[in-house]
Amino acid sequence: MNVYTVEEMRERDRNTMIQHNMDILTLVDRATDEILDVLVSSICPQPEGKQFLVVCGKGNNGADGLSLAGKLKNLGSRVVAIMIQPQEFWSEEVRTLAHSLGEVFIWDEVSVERWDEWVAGSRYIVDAILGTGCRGEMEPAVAAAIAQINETGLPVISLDLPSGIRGNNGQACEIAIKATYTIVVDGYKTGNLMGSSSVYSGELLLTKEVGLWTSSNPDYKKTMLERNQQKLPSRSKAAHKYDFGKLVVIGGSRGMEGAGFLAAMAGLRTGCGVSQLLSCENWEARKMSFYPELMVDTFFDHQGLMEKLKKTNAVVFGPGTVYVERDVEYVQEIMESDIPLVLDGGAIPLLNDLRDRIQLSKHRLIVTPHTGEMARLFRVTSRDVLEDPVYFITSFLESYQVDLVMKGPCTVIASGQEMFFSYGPNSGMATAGSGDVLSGLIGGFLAQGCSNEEAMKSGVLVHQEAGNAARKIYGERSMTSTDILSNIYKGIHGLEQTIAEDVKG
Ligand SMILES: NC(=O)C1=CN([C@@H]2O[C@H](COP(=O)(O)OP(=O)(O)OC[C@H]3O[C@@H](n4cnc5c(N)ncnc54)[C@H](O)[C@@H]3O)[C@@H](O)[C@H]2O)[C@@H](O)CC1
Ligand SMILES: Nc1ncnc2c1ncn2[C@@H]1O[C@H](COP(=O)(O)OP(=O)(O)O)[C@@H](O)[C@H]1O
Ligand SMILES: [K+]
Repeated sequence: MNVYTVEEMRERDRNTMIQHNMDILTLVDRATDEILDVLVSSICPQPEGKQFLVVCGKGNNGADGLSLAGKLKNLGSRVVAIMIQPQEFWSEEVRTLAHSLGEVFIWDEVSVERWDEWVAGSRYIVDAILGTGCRGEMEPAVAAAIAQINETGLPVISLDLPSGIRGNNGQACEIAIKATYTIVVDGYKTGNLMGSSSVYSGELLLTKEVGLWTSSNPDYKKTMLERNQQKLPSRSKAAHKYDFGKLVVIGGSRGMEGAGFLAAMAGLRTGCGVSQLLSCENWEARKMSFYPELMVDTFFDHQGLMEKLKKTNAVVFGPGTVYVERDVEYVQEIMESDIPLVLDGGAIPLLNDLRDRIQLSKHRLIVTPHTGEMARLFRVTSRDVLEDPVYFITSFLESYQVDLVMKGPCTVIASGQEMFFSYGPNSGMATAGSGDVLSGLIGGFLAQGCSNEEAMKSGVLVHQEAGNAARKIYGERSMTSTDILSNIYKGIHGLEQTIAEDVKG
């Protein structure tokens, strides 16, 4: 499943029209065939006799609304179509579709009584006011319509994007539609997945492809992260623990010991043979270990560190550390020793000091910032990153030449010329230590010999599914990182099951 920016969508529309000699009305017609298909198969199996209140804007999103209204009418639904803007502002396509629909009302001319009567008689509202074309300040008439729709309490079906959500970053305007379903046309827009889109979109439903031109060589290929693309490291029944690799987590400084333990334990739960927590502070680590299956130790200098990293297959540096300049040399040394390395938490700011040394590493580094950590590296604010996430992801790849896992409600894995989007909003994951579990998972897969890409993908998928399982038991409010940790097995089962089904099927 592909993901596109608004600019890429426009390019697709334009090239489809030029290369396939198609006009907008044909594109809209194809899109609404597929929208209707989703509506009937996933939302309203029997639309006959039911009333739909379809509220449309003057652009192509509105054209989608009017075209869908016509098709619902043909199926025997009752349709009330309302245009927000008066006729003189309508596009040519909107004009044609409105004409063939027959009766179309104008927002400003609708009395309160009439609106209330329509709302009372309708089963659904279709929101076709704004799609990817939403920009700038909200026009007052549009804002008023959105507020009124949100107040009705009826299920709202948004076409492509909830009106008022920006197509590239998912940020909400001053006001935006609170949809029950969003039917996304021919590929997710980055704005369907990022920012606060998850607060407004309701259930995301994707149409089949509508036959738009697609670049065979985009700058960055963007797709959804899918379970069935994954394979897990193989296991022999006759194996020795070192056959499954040793992970070392360097972290857990005084006062943040738990972060180190969570990461090391998450690594072990992926199936790696040995996991050790190393701290560069002289604390009584051994006495503190919450988990008897972990090895725990300290080191005080380079020699001590490299001695302890013998027979190590992957290192996660940073869960529960704070930035200390001295760590640059430790990280450098690990990079030069060719051990696959994940930089997380307190080690992320070291990247700016390591920039010239990154080429020394045989393995590409994996770095796992949340948007705040990413912003600090670029000396901008989190808000800047959220405003244009795709730009910052590509800048990150180009500036640092590393592999990236940018964490958030939609986590983005970026490597080389590809990005994989993992959309799984769950406020229960926004809890202390949840990121430490993720970096431990990635480290655990790396220690078993997975490539960076496999380790990042499996780590993110298992983390999300473990979080969903923890949510089922404890709910989003009460779940903690320990609960994510203890549900990792469900995430792993999920992947194993998908792989088994793929092999069978
Ligand atoms: N590939 C497809 O399947 C196609 C889908 N289309 C649909 O068309 C949408 C994009 O169409 P458009 O580019 O015409 O854009 P929209 O229909 O989303 O909105 C553009 C119109 O809204 C106005 N507008 C923009 N920001 C506003 C604001 N803040 N307040 C009030 N009015 C505002 C603009 O002046 C413009 O007239 C897509 O989201 C999709 O729904 C079309 O692109 C046709 C092809
Ligand atoms: N609202 C959310 N929905 C889904 N996942 C989330 C959400 N908020 C945070 N996460 C996930 O939880 C983890 C939090 O990581 P991080 O911020 O580093 O936490 P910590 O530093 O406490 O370990 C990341 O994997 C992120 O993707
Ligand atoms: K919309």
